[in-house]
Parts: sequence; C-alpha cells; structure tokens
Amino acid sequence: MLDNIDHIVLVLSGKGGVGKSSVTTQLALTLVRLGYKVGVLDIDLTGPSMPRMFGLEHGKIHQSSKGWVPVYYDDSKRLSVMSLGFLLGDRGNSVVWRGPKKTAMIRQFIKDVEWEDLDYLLIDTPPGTSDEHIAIAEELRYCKNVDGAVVVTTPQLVSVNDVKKEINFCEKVNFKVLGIVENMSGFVCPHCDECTNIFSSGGGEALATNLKLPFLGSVPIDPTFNELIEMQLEWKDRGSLIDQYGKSALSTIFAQMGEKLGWAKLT
Ligand SMILES: Nc1ncnc2c1ncn2[C@@H]1O[C@H](COP(=O)(O)OP(=O)(O)OP(=O)(O)O)[C@@H](O)[C@H]1O
Ligand code: SF4
Repeated sequence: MLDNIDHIVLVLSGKGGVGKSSVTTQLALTLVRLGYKVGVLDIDLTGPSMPRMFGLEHGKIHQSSKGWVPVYYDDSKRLSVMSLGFLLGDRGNSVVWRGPKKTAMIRQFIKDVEWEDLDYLLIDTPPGTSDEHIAIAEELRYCKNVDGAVVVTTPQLVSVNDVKKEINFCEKVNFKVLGIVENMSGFVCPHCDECTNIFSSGGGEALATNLKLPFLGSVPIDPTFNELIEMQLEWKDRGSLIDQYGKSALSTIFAQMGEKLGWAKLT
C-alpha cells in the first residue's frame, strides 16, 4: 500500500506535549501549499489529534475492496488523513490497549490504508519510544521511500535530553534524522511583536550542532495557531485552513523549514 508514495517522513518527539502534532500539521499544510499531494497518518493511538487539527472530527473511514479509504480534507484530494480518532468517534474517547493490540493496529494502518498516489506521507507518532515506534520501524524496514524523521523538542534541557534518546532510537532502527525543530521557542507578543524567551532558548539548535544534525528552525509560541485550529470550521467562509494558515507568520517559518528539507514549490 505504500509503494505509490514518493516520500515518507516520520515526526518524533522524546516527550509529550512539545508540539509534535502541531509541527506535523504545519509540515503537511506547508507541503500542500507547495503543490504536493500529502497524506497524514496518525499513529498516536492513545491521543490521536489529527482529526481535530484538520477540522475533520466528523470524518468517516470507508472500506473499499482494497482497504480503508482515508478522510480527504476537501474534494481536491490534495490532503488525506488516517487516524484512529476517526474510528473512535467521540472526541473524548481514548484507547487503553496492550502492546500486541497496538502493534496489530499499526500493521493494519500500514497495510490496509488505500492512499492515492502521494508525494509525501507524514507519520505523526506518539511521544517517546513505545510499542508503536517499534512496530512502525519493523513495518517500514524494507521501504525504500522512507526519507527519515523530523525530531521536535522544546528549548528546556529536559526535553532536549529526551531528544537524544529519540535520536539513539533512530540510529538503531536506521531512520535518518532529517533535522531538529525547536518548538515553543519564545513568545511573540501579539501587541508589540517583542519576543520573550519564557524558557531558555537555543537548546534545540545547540543539540543539533553538537550532534552534527541539521537544525530546521525555531517556532515561537503563537496563539494564532490554536485560533486557526479551533475556529477553522466557523471561518470556512473566509477560506480553508490551508489558505488561512498561509497568511500567518508561522507559515513563513515552516516554508523556510521546507526549504531546508529540500521541498521546492511545484510549478
Ligand atoms: N508553537 C506553538 N504555539 C502555540 N501553541 C502551540 C505551539 N505548539 C504546540 N502548541 C499547542 O500545545 C498543545 C500541545 O501540542 P501538540 O498536541 O502538538 O503536542 P504533542 O507533542 O503532539 O502532544 P502529545 O504528546 O499529546 O502527542 C496544543 O494545544 C497545541 O495547539
Ligand atoms: S510590550 Fe510587553 S507587556 Fe506590552 S504587550 Fe508587549 S509584551 Fe506585553
């Protein structure tokens, strides 16, 4: 099922709540804005957030003769999403599964989702290195189209240290680390544009330099992102999330990240 995908990119973080799903969402929006056809696979089984991120909470997975059909963002089919969240229904539901059941679900996600021809598939993973990570690494072991992993951290030392473990994991399972993103790097005042480093900043960049890995960029805490996500359905008459995101300062930061990842605008 993954043969008709040109590039597979995983998004990892050593710790929960550092903004991995927000980064995955913005990387997907950036790729779509560049003209690519993108799929997002959410394998964060205990906290699937992709349906909410794309305003697709009422999306339904359909069965075809070949497998599960992902939920399309709109009729253009340039963005498709697969998440356990669609199968759970109610936003408040979460699953408490043991390892083998999680592993089986991930195998099904890899083998049974009928993606259309995609330029990129982004995989949003749970935090840390869990059963889900081991399962996905096994499933992707022989896939030639895996570019590697983007690792997300926040500037705090504890988060940066967790990233080191994540990078060790990537080395063990042969995922190339495409780069490190430092999220929540300072707060930009919406009134005066002054950037205040609430936490110490620069940890992600220092770690990247230290480990000789590419540093993809710093993303400030920006309430605009949450507003866009929360209000996207109400604001649909002003344009899609893709268009609205394109007007935000965050989109410029992620466009630069895309350049560092070698993503060029399609003509
Ligand atoms: N740069 C940012 N500016 C403002 N809010 C942000 C930023 N990054 C993340 N957030 C917010 O922080 C919260 C946690 O982010 P997110 O869900 O992306 O983290 P995560 O690492 O995927 O979490 P989990 O461990 O649950 O998978 C969300 O409400 C998100 O909107
Ligand atoms: S100048 Fe300082 S206090 Fe005033 S709005 Fe900006 S960050 Fe807040």
